[in-house]
Amino acid sequence: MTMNTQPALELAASDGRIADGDTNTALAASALAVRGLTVSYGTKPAVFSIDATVPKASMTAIVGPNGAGKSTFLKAVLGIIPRLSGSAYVDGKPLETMRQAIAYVPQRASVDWDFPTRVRDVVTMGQFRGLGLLGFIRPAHRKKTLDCLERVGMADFADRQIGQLSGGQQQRVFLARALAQDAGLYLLDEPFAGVDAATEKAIIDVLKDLKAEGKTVVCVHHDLATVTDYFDHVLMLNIRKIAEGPVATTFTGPMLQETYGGRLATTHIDQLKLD
Ligand SMILES: Nc1ncnc2c1ncn2[C@@H]1O[C@H](COP(=O)(O)OP(=O)(O)OP(=O)(O)O)[C@@H](O)[C@H]1O
Repeated sequence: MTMNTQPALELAASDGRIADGDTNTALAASALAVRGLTVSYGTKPAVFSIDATVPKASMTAIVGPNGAGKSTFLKAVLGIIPRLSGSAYVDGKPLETMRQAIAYVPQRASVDWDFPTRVRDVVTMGQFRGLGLLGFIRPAHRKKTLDCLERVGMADFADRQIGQLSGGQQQRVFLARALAQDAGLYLLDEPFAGVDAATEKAIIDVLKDLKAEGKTVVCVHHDLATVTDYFDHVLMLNIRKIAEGPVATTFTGPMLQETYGGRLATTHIDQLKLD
């Protein structure tokens, strides 16, 4: 486990350069490395000076209370929102040069589901990275789309309009779209939010398969009860990084209390049955 040793918020944010001792070899050993990430929507930082290192072929949970900056962290890592400072590396290379290696599943609530498009088109676009090349779809693309939908149990819905899906079905389709991208690194923002137990099981099975294939999975995750079962690595955030490391040694009662500002009931932590 690494404890946060960042300075207080008042101090200047790191400029995101590779830290001392942070060799190219060390960066290349990780699937995702974030250095000195600070984001501000106004004068107050939403995430401050975060260093994080996601091991290859890991399942990493990002946990923290509402408003801790978890979604902001993911979006700023991807460059969807501007960083005040900081850098991100994928397999040791600047993230900006590695976009083909990343699949991102945004929060379901942030997507316009009224957009008139079919399930199969959403997934097929994953293969073209939104380049609008639907005219060039070949049988191999169609087959891959159906394979990905099959993997998430949604093949029967291929011709449905996306606006006619339930929340859990929408989440599965977005996961199928990510699968179609053939990425090495999957970043998912609350993939289990508002889904039923069957969909949750379907999604976690696919994510565990990805890990078994050597892919890396990072999820913003709210359900503390499933962290030890689903994930092997954890990043605990509350604007600043509180801790990161293997779940077994990092996801502890004291670290949870620090992450949640002492607002978790002791009984709640006891129920997690942590070592
Ligand atoms: N577009 C925005 N403009 C201004 N403030 C924002 C914006 N998006 C998020 N914030 C603020 O930044 C902070 C972090 O938000 P963020 O959504 O990243 O948190 P989160 O940890 O993902 O929260 P939750 O668990 O509720 O989804 C919050 O205080 C939020 O109100």
